[in-house]
Amino acid sequence: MPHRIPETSPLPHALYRAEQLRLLDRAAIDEAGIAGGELMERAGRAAYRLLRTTWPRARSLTVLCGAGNNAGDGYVVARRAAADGLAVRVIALADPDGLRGDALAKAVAYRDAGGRILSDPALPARTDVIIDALLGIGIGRDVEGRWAEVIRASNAHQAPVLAIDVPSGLDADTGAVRGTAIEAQGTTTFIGLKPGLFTGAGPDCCGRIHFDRLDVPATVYARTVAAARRIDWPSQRHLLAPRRRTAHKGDSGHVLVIGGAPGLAGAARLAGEAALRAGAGLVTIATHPAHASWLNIGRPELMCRGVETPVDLAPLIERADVIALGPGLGQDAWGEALWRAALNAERPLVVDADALNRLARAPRRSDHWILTPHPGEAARLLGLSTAAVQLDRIAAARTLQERFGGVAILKGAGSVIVGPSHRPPAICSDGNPGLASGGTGDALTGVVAALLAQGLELEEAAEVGVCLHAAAGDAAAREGERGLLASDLIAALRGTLRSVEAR
Ligand SMILES: NC(=O)C1=CN([C@@H]2O[C@H](COP(=O)(O)OP(=O)(O)OC[C@H]3O[C@@H](n4cnc5c(N)ncnc54)[C@H](O)[C@@H]3O)[C@@H](O)[C@H]2O)[C@@H](O)CC1
Ligand SMILES: [K+]
Repeated sequence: MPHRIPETSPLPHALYRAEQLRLLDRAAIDEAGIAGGELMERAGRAAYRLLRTTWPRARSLTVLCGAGNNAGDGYVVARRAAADGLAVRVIALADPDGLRGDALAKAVAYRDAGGRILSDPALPARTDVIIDALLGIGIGRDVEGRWAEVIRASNAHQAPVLAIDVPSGLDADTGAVRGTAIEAQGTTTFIGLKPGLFTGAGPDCCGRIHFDRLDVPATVYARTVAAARRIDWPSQRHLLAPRRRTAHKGDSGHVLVIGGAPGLAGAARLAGEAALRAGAGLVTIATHPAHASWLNIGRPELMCRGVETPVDLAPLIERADVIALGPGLGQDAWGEALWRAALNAERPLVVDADALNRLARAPRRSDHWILTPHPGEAARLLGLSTAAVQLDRIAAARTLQERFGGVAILKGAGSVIVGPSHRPPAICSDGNPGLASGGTGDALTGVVAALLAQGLELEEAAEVGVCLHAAAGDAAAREGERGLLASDLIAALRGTLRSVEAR
């Protein structure tokens, strides 16, 4: 049975919080004159159509309905499916007679058409598809009891799950799992995209995302500033200009990577190589003398200098346009001295890895750096647990930016970028789990540094860099996610960048 949710036309970029979506719903009803029941009918119809195109041979359907308007969408799906002759089982975790407004009307319409509503939460052993209409943007507390059991049973069931609007249990604003959440094969989401679909646990819960605006006119959106922006490589690459025919290496900047304590040389090498592949004109690695003589073997385009002390570093800083500080810097005195020297250099900095750990111990602010923590490093910087960071990644990135200045990139699925401008936070929707391997973070540091060196502003370099890195990871993952190495991603940067030249 084909079970790929078809791609929608490119997903929009605006991301709205639940409270904003309620206002948009309201405006669609009051200003655009679309009755609430009609919106719900459109939502259910869109979900049902997606179900039929994705699983055309499905004959039986289990629809899980909750207590709010999300359930209303589910009752529309159930009614339409039953009318088409599918065997429909509706499991209602909330008494349908206790529903209100449009949702009640849709439950009644389903029942009036001869549909049965069961209160026994046990899922049938055999069903072709499960529709999740338990909770949408109205989740108000953690899921527990029977609700949690049904969600767990759905996740364990062999049948695919199509989530309506938001996978139940997922917080649409943050991407946090509220107790337990549906892990769907696909999510069809309405009126506006939500940040929580793209970050935190969102990518695990949503499966493929399908968007339907329900024909709400553009005027309805005009007054609402999105809470966050979904970014991807196709929407970012225009910020990189094709090279002039007369370009020389000096035009593309000189990146200095500082890192590579004994045993950690690979991190600096990966950052340096990524900087080259992301188009830096020149890359020098300032590293521990123990391995400076062999660090560029196989990549002679990299310049390598052994540095013992900050005195050795000074002339290298002098020649650099941008510093990538931290890959493999280590925790000992050697790294400490270089860290201090780099902080005093008047150059834009990309700060990663051990440099972030030093920053956590001795906090300070700068307007000239991009911090690239993963959730563990962010937790140390913020004095929180990693779990707390992951519960609200957008808030964590925002706090990092406020506290440390510059631009914060919170890495991990759905990387979040917050800069000093008043633009809404950006969330990158490219990338794949193949990126979860050692060295890909070093590669990001190199990519972002290379973009700074090529003249992008701090915030642009962070956003373009995250998307370029993720898209290169996606290109590399076409040969498989598991076993994808940072080197594979680095090799794919050049092909990904070709789309800039092809314009
Ligand atoms: N006109 C509209 O407002 C439209 C709404 N739509 C749908 O309506 C949804 C939003 O509807 P609602 O605001 O009614 O919210 P939901 O349907 O998401 O859920 C709210 C209900 O669930 C209960 N609840 C919250 N957390 C719970 C938990 N952890 N365990 C058990 N019960 C819990 C609440 O008490 C409330 O009764 C959207 O996600 C979308 O699916 C669509 O039909 C499009 C139009
Ligand atoms: K749902």
